[in-house]
Amino acid sequence: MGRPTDVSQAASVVPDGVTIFDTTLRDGEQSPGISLDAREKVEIAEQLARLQVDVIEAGFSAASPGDFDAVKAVAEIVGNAPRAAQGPGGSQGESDHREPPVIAALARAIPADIEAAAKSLAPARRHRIHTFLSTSDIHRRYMLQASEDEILAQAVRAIELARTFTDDVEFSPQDATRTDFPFLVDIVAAAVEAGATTVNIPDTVGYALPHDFGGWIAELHRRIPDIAAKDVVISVHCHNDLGLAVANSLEAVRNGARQIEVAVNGIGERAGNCSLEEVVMAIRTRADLLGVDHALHTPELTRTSRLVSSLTGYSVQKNKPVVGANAFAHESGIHQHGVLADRLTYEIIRSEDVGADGSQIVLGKHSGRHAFFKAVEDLGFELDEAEAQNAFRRFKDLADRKGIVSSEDVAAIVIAETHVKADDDYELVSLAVTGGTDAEPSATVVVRLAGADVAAEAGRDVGATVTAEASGDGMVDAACGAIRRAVGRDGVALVSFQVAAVTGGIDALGEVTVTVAVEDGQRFTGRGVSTDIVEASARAYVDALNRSRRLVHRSSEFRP
Ligand SMILES: CC(=O)SCCNC(=O)CCNC(=O)[C@H](O)C(C)(C)COP(=O)(O)OP(=O)(O)OC[C@H]1O[C@@H](n2cnc3c(N)ncnc32)[C@H](O)[C@@H]1OP(=O)(O)O
Ligand SMILES: CC(C)C(=O)C(=O)O
Ligand SMILES: [Mg+2]
Repeated sequence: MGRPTDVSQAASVVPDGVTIFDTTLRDGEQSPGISLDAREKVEIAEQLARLQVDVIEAGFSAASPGDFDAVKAVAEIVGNAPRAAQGPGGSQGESDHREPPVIAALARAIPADIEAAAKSLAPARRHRIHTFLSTSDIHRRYMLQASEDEILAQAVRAIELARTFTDDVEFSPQDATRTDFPFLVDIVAAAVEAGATTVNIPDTVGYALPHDFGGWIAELHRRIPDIAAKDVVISVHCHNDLGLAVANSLEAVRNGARQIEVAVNGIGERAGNCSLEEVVMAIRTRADLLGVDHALHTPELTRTSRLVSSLTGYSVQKNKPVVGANAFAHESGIHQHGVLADRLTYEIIRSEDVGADGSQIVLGKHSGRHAFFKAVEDLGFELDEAEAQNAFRRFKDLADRKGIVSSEDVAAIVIAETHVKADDDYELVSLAVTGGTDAEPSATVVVRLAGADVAAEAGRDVGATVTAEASGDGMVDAACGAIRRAVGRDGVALVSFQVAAVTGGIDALGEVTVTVAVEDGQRFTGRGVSTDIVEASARAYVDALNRSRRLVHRSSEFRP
């Protein structure tokens, strides 16, 4: 696998190595609302160095005194700190040290900008001046009022001036993909002739399509033999206006580009730049087809993404490839079944290769038995067949109402289910309540007579259901009244009632504990769990009644 090996001023690459040029601190910072101070830029640049990017574009030195200082700080601190070597794909390398990254700054094709860039970059051990000038008709006419000849001459002057400060000069014909191709060939050839060591082909407005763009990169190499003869690196800088920045960059690489300009989390002007994490993982994952590599230590990707997100205030969407919260999460039963057996069934990247937390099985309404019972087992529960069936049914009910079911929810479901013992006499089958500010609270319950004694007392078969209605002071009172009526135990009184949240959020599971006094004055406590507090109360009430019946069974067992 090829990696950048040249540690001289220019970040040149071996034939199958791709230089990763990170512009998070320059183009990324051009995203509306982002402004990073020197301290924040240094912090991100240090992380980019840990990630082993080859070039860090630290800013636009002529933009403001603050950006000048920030570029200088990055050049001084990160541009002089050797990086511990780390192997591709994440293995920690031997003890040798790599050169610091190349620090770059952007400059218009005018002396003042180039001089400011040179001055701010001077402290870095290796530095690059990146100068640019628009070449498309539309930019030339409306922004620069300059002819092709004038643009070409200005670009050459800028590159020659930049070369007086450093051997590492990059030139970008801005809006290259809307430039007349013959003129693009002329200006790239002139830039090479003037001493540019990297020529970047920016798709400034994200206009290119992969096949076409790749063809342009190949054609530039064909028409300008000096690119190869002088070891000039052709770079690409793709914007994402049509969502094609990564695809265009990869197609350019397939056609000979050997530098990709990227930004962490894909931030940048408008729809952003080519996303660093996506393109570097595409290169690693599909090395079989692309046949190139880069030097990035990818286990730092997630940390880098989070740092940039927190310092820029740009959050990462959940479904963002590689670094999004869902990148390794599975919610549907068929996928979960596969991933539990072998994660490669539904994952093409190993989560540890990008520093993520591992595959996540998220329980929800699309989950199946494999995932649910794995969660139950992980919590240390063992369920018999009947408990398992009932717990799974309750889980699906809860998932329908709640969306995501947490492991605390699973524990609550299982505890509630194992509470329904085989010797329970009553089972709450269903509950319906009505009420509101202007309606009297009322409840209808269906209770199954599961115990032989209670069924016989009621003159019914074991397992028969009884429906009863009642109204009350509130819905809980109405529900308890209806249960009393269904089981024929009017003498039972509610003594105390407590509610606690088992899980967090507006859709949390609530746990209700009730104490009832039965006909002879004895007290029994019952417990119920549900997202619906009235249902939890009804379950707790039935649980307390079952406990009172268990005592009856036990005392009759010990009767002499
Ligand atoms: C595609 C890209 O990302 S390009 C980089 C974009 N980044 C930025 O613009 C961020 C930093 N920019 C800034 O802080 C300011 O725009 C500055 C300091 C560079 C210039 O500010 P101002 O002098 O006030 O000019 P303003 O931004 O209004 O207009 C741009 C000027 O630069 C000229 N210009 C634009 N690109 C270039 C270039 N590559 N080379 C030379 N001149 C250029 C324009 O013609 C215009 O000149 P004019 O003032 O003579 O008409
Ligand atoms: C300065 C250049 C490389 C740029 O950001 C662009 O064209 O998008
Ligand atoms: Mg750009």
